[in-house]
Amino acid sequence: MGTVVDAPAVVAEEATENTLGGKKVTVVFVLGGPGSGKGTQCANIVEHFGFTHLSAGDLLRAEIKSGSENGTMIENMIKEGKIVPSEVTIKLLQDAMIKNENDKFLIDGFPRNEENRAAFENVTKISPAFVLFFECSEEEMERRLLGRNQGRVDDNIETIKKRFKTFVESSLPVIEYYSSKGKVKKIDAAKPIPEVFEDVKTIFSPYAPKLLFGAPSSGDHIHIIYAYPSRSSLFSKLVGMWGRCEPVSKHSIRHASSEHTGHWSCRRAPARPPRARRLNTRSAHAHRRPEKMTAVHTLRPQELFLPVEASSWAVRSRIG
Ligand SMILES: Nc1ncnc2c1ncn2[C@@H]1O[C@H](COP(=O)(O)OP(=O)(O)O)[C@@H](O)[C@H]1O
Ligand SMILES: Nc1ccn([C@H]2C[C@H](O)[C@@H](COP(=O)(O)OP(=O)(O)O)O2)c(=O)n1
Repeated sequence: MGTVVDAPAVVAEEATENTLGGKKVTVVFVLGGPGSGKGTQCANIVEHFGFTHLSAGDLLRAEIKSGSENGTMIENMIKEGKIVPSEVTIKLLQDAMIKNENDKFLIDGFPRNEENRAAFENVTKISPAFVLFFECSEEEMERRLLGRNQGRVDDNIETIKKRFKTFVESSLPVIEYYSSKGKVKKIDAAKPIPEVFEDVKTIFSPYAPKLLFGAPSSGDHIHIIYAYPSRSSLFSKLVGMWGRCEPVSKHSIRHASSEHTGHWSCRRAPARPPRARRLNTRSAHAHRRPEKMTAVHTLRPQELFLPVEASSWAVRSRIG
């Protein structure tokens, strides 16, 4: 286990209700020095916990590419390792959150200074559920950044040194601010990627997908009631288990706990026809079309509340 400090076992939901564009949102700020592994771990969190990853740096780089009027100013600031004015970054983050259907966001690389933090809270009225802080030595971060090979204008030794200075002078006070509010969960980010993710998983466990009920309804079908994170991650688990499978019906339902849940049936897809047969479109289509679902498991109310962690896939043995 890495050092996870100030981290209560269970994430307390914020006292304030964060709403944006009419939806209730959960925001986690992901902070750490340049190269500490924020983006790498955010990708894992997205896959396992159904968050949407918004990287402030990626949004700013996209803004440069789009040829926006602010592009040159942003590019110059990034090359100098400086922090772009808050209103620019906040607008990009806010627009991205409103446009996205999800209501759980990882905001990576923001807030990077006190001005970012205060302006975000003033403009959006959102306060983070917690702050995930990746701690890593400068030597290790420098080594990673020089090996990142993404063609970034700021991954050169001169700019890296400036970014480290900006991080210490401007970003660490933000961590201290949230630390004083008991919101910082610190991760030892110097370890190898899978080990860091083990620690991250512990922190995100309250957001783990829950398969509330899953059982075979007939030979090739599974009937599932699930809670977060998302249909797609559950679906990819099933694809992993069955090779190929496809949904045959899905409906959103609201659970008694008011957690978003979905009700989803899927079936094992027929094997892909051999190439020669696929040339005959009619027969190939007939082969691929899902058969009508014959029997759907009838759920009894108590079954709805069978808690099975999807991540452990304890249900696997019951899927036949
Ligand atoms: N725990 C780790 N150990 C070794 N290399 C890592 C680790 N985490 C990330 N990396 C690598 O370091 C580089 C920087 O990681 P990245 O996630 O882009 O950092 P950040 O988003 O914090 O700038 C990438 O090339 C990534 O593959
Ligand atoms: N809130 C933010 C986030 C990033 N930036 C700018 C300044 C940063 O040095 C660059 C790159 O940030 P990014 O988070 O992509 O990358 P690193 O964590 O530095 O590796 O973008 C900013 O000005 N304001």
